[in-house]
Amino acid sequence: MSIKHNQSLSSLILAGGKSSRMGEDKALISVGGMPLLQLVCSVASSCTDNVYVVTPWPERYEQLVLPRCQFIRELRLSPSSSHGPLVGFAQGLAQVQTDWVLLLACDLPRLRVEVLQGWASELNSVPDEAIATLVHNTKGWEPLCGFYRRRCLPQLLDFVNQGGRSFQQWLNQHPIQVLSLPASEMLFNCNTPEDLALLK
Ligand SMILES: Nc1nc2c(ncn2[C@@H]2O[C@H](COP(=O)(O)OP(=O)(O)OP(=O)(O)O)[C@@H](O)[C@H]2O)c(=O)[nH]1
Ligand SMILES: [Mg+2]
Repeated sequence: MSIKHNQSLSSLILAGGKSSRMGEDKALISVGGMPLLQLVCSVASSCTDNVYVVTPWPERYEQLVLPRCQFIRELRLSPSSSHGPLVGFAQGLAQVQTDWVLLLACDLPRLRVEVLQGWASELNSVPDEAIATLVHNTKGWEPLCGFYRRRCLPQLLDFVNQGGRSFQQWLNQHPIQVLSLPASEMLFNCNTPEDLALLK
């Protein structure tokens, strides 16, 4: 397999959610014999040189096989307080050195490397004013499988520091370039035991 890495792109994978609908940590659930987080990390490392997992509990994932992946330990006010994916993303983005970041949730079992690589190869043609390039669906943006410019960090921190927690609200304040999704099942989100059963 030829590996096409984009030098100006890193990946951030969010793995700090409550998994309350699943009832157990989704990142560790096995799909096709591989824990979900490991699967998503392996897809990400087929697309970018640097892969970072943003989580408040890196020790929980130390036993996973995550070659070339590094942890970014997320800080929280208290161990049990979850502040949501937008704050996790902000903390991760602050550590990244590349112009672009591929942001991924850890609960996407049907990601397709060739689609992500195709999108990554088009980043040069995204208009300068766009802070991100994302898929748009009937409910709004798909924030957890798409590309963001590192330069949007100050705007993101302003929003978060004013108490903002919603990706949709934040994204609606800025120009975003639309990504076209060739296969909608690629964004299948595994949130519940019923979702998991659909995969088997
Ligand atoms: N690092 C980090 N990731 C988060 C946080 N909240 C959610 N995520 C991640 O964001 C992605 C989407 O999360 P959801 O599926 O919406 O929610 P969840 O909190 O994991 O699960 P539910 O409790 O069932 O809503 C997953 O990869 C989560 O691990 C957070 O506070 N920090
Ligand atoms: Mg989800």
